[in-house]
Amino acid sequence: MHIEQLELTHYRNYDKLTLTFDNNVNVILGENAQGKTNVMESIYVLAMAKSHRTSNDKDLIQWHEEYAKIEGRVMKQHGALPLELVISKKGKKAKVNHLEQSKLSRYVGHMNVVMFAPEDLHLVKGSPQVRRRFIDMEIGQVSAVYLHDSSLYQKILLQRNHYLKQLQARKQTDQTMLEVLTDQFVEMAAKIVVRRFQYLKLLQEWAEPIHKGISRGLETLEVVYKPSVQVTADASQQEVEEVFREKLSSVRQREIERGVTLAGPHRDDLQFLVNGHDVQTFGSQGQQRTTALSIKLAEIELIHAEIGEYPILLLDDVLSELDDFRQSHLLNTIQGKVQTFVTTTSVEGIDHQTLNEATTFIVEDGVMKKTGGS
Ligand SMILES: Nc1ncnc2c1ncn2[C@@H]1O[C@H](COP(=O)(O)OP(=O)(O)OP(=O)(O)O)[C@@H](O)[C@H]1O
Repeated sequence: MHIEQLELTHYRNYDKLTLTFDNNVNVILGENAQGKTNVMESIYVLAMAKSHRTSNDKDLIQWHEEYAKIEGRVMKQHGALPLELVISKKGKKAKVNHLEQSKLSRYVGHMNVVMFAPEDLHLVKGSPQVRRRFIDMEIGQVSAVYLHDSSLYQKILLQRNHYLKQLQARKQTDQTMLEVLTDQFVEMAAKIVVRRFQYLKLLQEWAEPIHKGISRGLETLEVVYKPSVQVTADASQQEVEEVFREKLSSVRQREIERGVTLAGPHRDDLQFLVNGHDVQTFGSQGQQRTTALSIKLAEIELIHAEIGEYPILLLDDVLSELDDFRQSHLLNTIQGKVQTFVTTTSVEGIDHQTLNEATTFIVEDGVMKKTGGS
């Protein structure tokens, strides 16, 4: 798939912007703080209905304005698909093919993107929260059911924590309600764990040969899912539910004392092993970069395998962070099959035929113009 046209209204530092893009590679050039990342972010938000760099939607609205609008025309195998997202202080409204969607989980998934930015190195180096967010966003792109389940899980988790706090403060003494909430919690938690196992197994299958290629056959990458309870990758939904039930009953007293839920997908983590060693602790900078790159390239293939089309790739300020070999590997892999957006302050040091043939845009203080290419 590719995005043919993008229109922004009151989005960050863009008052009004209309752009048409190349199906292959688009390079966005500009000095610092001119609006390169803002354009990439708007494409990401159009796909995911969420920003990759802020959880506060209001940040996306141009200062002193009431709303921000992103419109895009996405070309897919079966034809053109207009998408529209309006962000206001009251919330978000999303349209697919001019029809308003009652839930955002019905909207996400019509356009698929993979973003690779310097902060993606945090996927390996950062906190478990970063990795959980990554898993949720990626599965959510290909599964509306997962998006729905995980938002329901968050709601039940909040309710359960709220009730535990009331028990802790002795505002409540009856534990029947806690039983009811625990039953609902266990069912959703198990659904999420089973789906995460399935997804991460596939991710591992794609990432392993890619990593081997980038490391010139020297390294083996393993993606290991670390759920908060002891379950095996092939456990059924019922088995996982059983394990959660036992775990929560064994920690119930502690949960009441602390006023929080002590097990569940909100406490999961992911581990990346290179040649059997945790790359977060033992990996060199280079190995951490290769791991992040392999995971991103695997995501592209995984989305293609799941939905039958390649996603759009957003490379925000990241090419210059990679050495020549990794740059070439990345650009050779995507060449001709993945619509790609690249932002950079300078094309110096990025010498690849793909970029020489790209359409180039220059951005200066919220004004963006096409300068070259098709
Ligand atoms: N809500 C907003 N309204 C208006 N301007 C905003 C808003 N949010 C951010 N900006 C402006 O957008 C600019 C930053 O743009 P962006 O993050 O796209 O920079 P960039 O070109 O990617 O720079 P760098 O190369 O440093 O990453 C800043 O000048 C900032 O003040």
